[in-house]
Amino acid sequence: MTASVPDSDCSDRPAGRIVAIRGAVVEVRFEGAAPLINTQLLAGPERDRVIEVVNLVDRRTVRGLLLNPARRVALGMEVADTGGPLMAPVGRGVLGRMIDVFGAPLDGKGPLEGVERRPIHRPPVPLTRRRPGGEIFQTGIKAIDLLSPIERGGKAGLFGGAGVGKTVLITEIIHNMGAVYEGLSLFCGVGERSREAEELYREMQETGVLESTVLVFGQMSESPGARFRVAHTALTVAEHFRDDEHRDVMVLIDNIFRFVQAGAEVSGLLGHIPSRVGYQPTLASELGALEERICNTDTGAITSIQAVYVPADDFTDPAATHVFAHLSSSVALSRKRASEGLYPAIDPLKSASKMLTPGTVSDRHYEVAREVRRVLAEYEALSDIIAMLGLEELSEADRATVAQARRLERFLTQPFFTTEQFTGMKGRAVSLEETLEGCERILSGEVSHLPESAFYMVGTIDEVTEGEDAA
Ligand SMILES: Nc1ncnc2c1ncn2[C@@H]1O[C@H](COP(=O)(O)OP(=O)(O)OP(=O)(O)O)[C@@H](O)[C@H]1O
Repeated sequence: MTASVPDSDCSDRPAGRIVAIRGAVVEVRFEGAAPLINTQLLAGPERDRVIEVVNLVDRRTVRGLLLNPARRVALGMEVADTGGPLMAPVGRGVLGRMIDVFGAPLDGKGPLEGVERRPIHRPPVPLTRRRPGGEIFQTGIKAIDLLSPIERGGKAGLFGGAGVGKTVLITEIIHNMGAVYEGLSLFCGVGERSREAEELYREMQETGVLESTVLVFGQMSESPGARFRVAHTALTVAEHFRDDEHRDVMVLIDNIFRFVQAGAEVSGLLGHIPSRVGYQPTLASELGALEERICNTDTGAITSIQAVYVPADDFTDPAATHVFAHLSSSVALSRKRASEGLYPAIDPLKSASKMLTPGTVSDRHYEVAREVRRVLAEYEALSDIIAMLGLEELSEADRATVAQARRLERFLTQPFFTTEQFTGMKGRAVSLEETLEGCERILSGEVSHLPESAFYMVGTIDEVTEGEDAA
């Protein structure tokens, strides 16, 4: 970590001393009254060890979490009270920059200029200032726009186990967003691989979207405390753009599960008794305090897309279900589809969106989505019979349903721009209009004579029929 601690004036506050150390948890005794919870303390002769107060032991002693444990602390070391919480840099100076949980630059481009600092802990916006959404944010990805449309100013989750394509999907959304989205975007990397952060930064630089983006990272190499707080830093930056500059902000979080996991680690370090499946007893309140800050107000909207790692592909895992409760749209990625090469591996029957109701989306969109779901659900119901008895044993009507479903399934795959290097296929972004048209033509049986393979990894339905014309 580079010089990461902002200057703070601690001179007039009572100093304390470290009296106990247990891993990243330290106890500090002060000469006067103890500081409040969430206060930032700075330890060491250079005041470069950052400690956040997490609870009070007695009137003079606090227990805190060391956020940069790579820097060692020792018993008796002097600790200064900054009198306030951790601060994040906000303002135009952070645009195009990559920062860490303390707001220190990670991109080697020198110190941030033209920024102010704001506390990372803020209460959510009161209900009276919130504005309901109701508009769709198009991603150019067929399966998402059709079956689980994302709400502008809402929260969407991309759920999936290890390696089913969450990061690829989120990067593709960032790529497609460049063409249509006029607001700012903020990418928050929590507890994922550092390599991914580097790749994303380079890609943003190449596609020219870096100038309107802020990247905030607390990757897996960081301490639990830093991973736990990095999302708060990111949201503070986003809130400034929404509230003070009246801009729309897109917040992408990869991966919100790592936030929950970091919270569990912190809870363990503090000696709290774990709750269900070993998670922290405070899971719901920690997640709620963060998610509730993401909302639309009268000044601007924060739309958020969050990747959610699902441990062992178990969608009933408490972390996944608690995140799910906050979302307006959820995209479930399935390992079965990924193993069949049906990318993006979106499960059409498990993905849902509260936007997909008549009145919010067009009647045409609603009808097509319902029909696609019906056909795919019937295919799923028939899959056991097919596995046991074979396709030939099905009735004529069922066979037609299977044929239609398999074509729909393939049509909902799509080559991505961000995977061009390793798939060798040119990426496609497809508008909702074109997706609806394609599905309608498949459902009407107009293209049933074409082989299933013609529908695989294409953009619009015209590409399927073009192949026929050329043949
Ligand atoms: N749309 C796609 N097209 C082609 N291949 C894909 C696609 N999506 C994912 N893959 C393949 O799956 C691999 C894993 O994808 P990704 O890293 O996005 O998974 P993840 O769900 O984020 O995994 P983790 O939880 O381990 O971070 C990719 O490296 C790629 O080989």
